[in-house]
Amino acid sequence: MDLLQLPSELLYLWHTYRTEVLLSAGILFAVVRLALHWRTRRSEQGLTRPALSSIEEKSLPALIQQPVELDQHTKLPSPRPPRPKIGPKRVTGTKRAKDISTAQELAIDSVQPLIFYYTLGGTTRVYAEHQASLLSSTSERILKPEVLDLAQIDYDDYFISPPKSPNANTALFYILLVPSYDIDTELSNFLAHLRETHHDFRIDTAPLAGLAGYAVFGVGDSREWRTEREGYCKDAIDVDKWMARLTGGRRGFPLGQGDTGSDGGVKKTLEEWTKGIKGMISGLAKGEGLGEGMKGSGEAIESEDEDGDDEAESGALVLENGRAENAESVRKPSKRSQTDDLEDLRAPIPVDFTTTRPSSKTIAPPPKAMVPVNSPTYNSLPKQGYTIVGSHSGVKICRWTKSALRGRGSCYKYSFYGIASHLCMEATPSLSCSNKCVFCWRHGTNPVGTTWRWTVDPPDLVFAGMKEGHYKKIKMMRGVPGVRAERFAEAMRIRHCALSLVGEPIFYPHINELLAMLHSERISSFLVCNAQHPDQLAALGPVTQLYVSIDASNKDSLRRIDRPLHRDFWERFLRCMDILREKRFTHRTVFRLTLVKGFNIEEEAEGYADLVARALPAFVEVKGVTYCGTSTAAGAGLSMGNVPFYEEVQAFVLSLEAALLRRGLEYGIAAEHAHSCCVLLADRGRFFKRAEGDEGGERKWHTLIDYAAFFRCLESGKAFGPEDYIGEPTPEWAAWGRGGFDPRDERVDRKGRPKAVEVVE
Ligand SMILES: Cc1cc2nc3c(=O)[nH]c(=O)nc-3n(C[C@H](O)[C@H](O)[C@H](O)COP(=O)(O)O)c2cc1C
Ligand code: SF4
Repeated sequence: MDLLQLPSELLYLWHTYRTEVLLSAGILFAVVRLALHWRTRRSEQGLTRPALSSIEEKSLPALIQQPVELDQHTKLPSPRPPRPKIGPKRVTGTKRAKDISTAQELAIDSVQPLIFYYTLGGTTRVYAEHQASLLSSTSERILKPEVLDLAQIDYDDYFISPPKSPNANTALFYILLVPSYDIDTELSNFLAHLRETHHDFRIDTAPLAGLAGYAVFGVGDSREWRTEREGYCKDAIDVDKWMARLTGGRRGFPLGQGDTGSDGGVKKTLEEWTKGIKGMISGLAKGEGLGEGMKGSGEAIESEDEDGDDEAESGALVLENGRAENAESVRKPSKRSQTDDLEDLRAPIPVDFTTTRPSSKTIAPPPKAMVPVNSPTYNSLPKQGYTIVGSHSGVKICRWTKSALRGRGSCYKYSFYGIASHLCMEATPSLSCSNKCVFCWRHGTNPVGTTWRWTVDPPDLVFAGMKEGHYKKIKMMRGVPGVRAERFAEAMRIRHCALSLVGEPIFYPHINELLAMLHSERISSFLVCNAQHPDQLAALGPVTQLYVSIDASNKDSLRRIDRPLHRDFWERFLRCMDILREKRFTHRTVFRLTLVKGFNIEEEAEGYADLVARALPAFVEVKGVTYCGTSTAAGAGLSMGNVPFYEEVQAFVLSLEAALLRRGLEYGIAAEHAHSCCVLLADRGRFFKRAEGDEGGERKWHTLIDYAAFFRCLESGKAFGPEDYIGEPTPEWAAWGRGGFDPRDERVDRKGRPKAVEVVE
């Protein structure tokens, strides 16, 4: 083909394929246009957020919630309206406890610190007060700290829900100063309360989430408890964990630990720690909240992480005080994945019916000695003059025994009941008690507990050990100047046993056998119990005289003064009153009132009269407290100022007698022993009488005991009552107003110089 033919050829091709060409060009144009349009849109969209997938959406709040430092002039950007979500709503994560909301935190303008402490020896109270003074001077936003003794407060007022703060914008911050003890103390009770509250299905899982926060400082001794595994600061660690759960993780500051065994001592560490607390509380008072993201600073999930112990609790290795032994060996099961959703939850929850994990009830820890050899208690008791018998009993000779050996007078029991002190053994079969009375001489180190869970020594071992210990101490008096030979010889035959030394004798599971052993050797018995063990009281067999300590006339006062371990202490106390009323025909029952000025005297006579009306004891012994001058007493807030003068005791007794008369109860003042600051009221109908066979004679008080008659009654095997062994009339010198000192003895002052017998008119 030559070149002249090309145009006609092209024309021919055009006419043949023009339709296809035009169509293809149109399609190509459309494709290019579309491509250009799409590219433009994409570049525009790159400047804004892409539409969210449901997964991406979940991570976004975390970004948005990053704390932003704002000054007051900064305007918050108005939030973008939420995009409608596509697809089913997926719920993940765990339920958050109700807590102080961020809005509330911002509204806080002041913080009220509450410093809780517990103490046996008194030192932690001093630290608490010191810390309060360190926090006091800070700023207007931090209110004056309140210092609260855990042994004095009602846990329900503070640890089920927070108390009301002084005003709406004031938040409460709890600081807990917690020493540790390897014995049962009220702290065990407090820990049990926290644990029970956490597990109580009627109470929110985080009932204390309304607090601004909390912090715990532990006090321990690393010389003896070297590591946390060995028990160093263990009680504080437990308190911290429970508080994390109860507050939904509002730990404001890490657990502090003060070591009494370290060079700098506890004070220095506490001061450092308090500096940190101060800064943190200041932040709270400015509405800064606890902050986020810092370990231990506020997310409830953190305390969930600590729930491993719950598993240990339900496992086999739980001790009665709620602590898990060897908790590491009890692993928690793996948690549900954080991505579990509601749909997953519709499936039946798999339950392993084959589980063989024994419950805490099936494997109890083996019982331990109440006072283990080389424990602090074991080491401290002999220093206080006690002889430890076996693993839970003790004996000690009292100052009146020594005094009587030297002819310098016996105690009030001689004046009231005819017991010569040099013939008396003072002992206890249980050094443990369920109270922690402010005036107790136990120096704060003796074990306490609500139930007997120690090894039990047989009664014959206890009895033999008591006698041996007593005689050994009497023999040591042999060379003491002034000891009268005839009294020393008499003292080598025990005639009476006062089961009242320390602890709670009725707690001993073989108390009836022990009493029977005493009686079989013609040793009379006085038993003093604390009105906390009604079942044991009801089951108690014969005893020459049965005492119940009545340390207060009402619930609040009893809590304050006896600091009982039982939560139902008042119900137990009242039940004991009713049991005593029933026993009044079989036992010589006595109320022992120990008066402590500022605690249980003022305006309580009416309350005591009501209790007498309820129990109808044969006698009411009223005694002023003896100040033992220990740090425990000081720790409990007791000083010489709390010891009433004898005139005050006398005035109280008169008002009690009047209150009883107003109730139609004929009790009268039968005897006194001014030297012991002690006065005896007795039931006039039973013990103010004429001498046997002297129908026309004068009525007299008959408070002495006919011990021979008591043993005759016992040995007869027949039922008998207090009226069957009433002794001679109460001596004249012991009558009201005569002082109660036997004129045959020599009265001396503290330095042994002769002293005139005072007669109190
Ligand atoms: C009977 C007794 C038991 C103790 N047990 C422990 C213990 O298990 N772990 C510990 O770290 N410290 C223990 N300690 C040391 C006390 O926690 C420490 O001395 C504390 O300062 C006592 O405080 P307080 O004087 O306020 O009672 C114990 C002390 C005593 C007297
Ligand atoms: S009754 Fe008590 S105070 Fe009196 S001598 Fe006996 S142990 Fe001592």
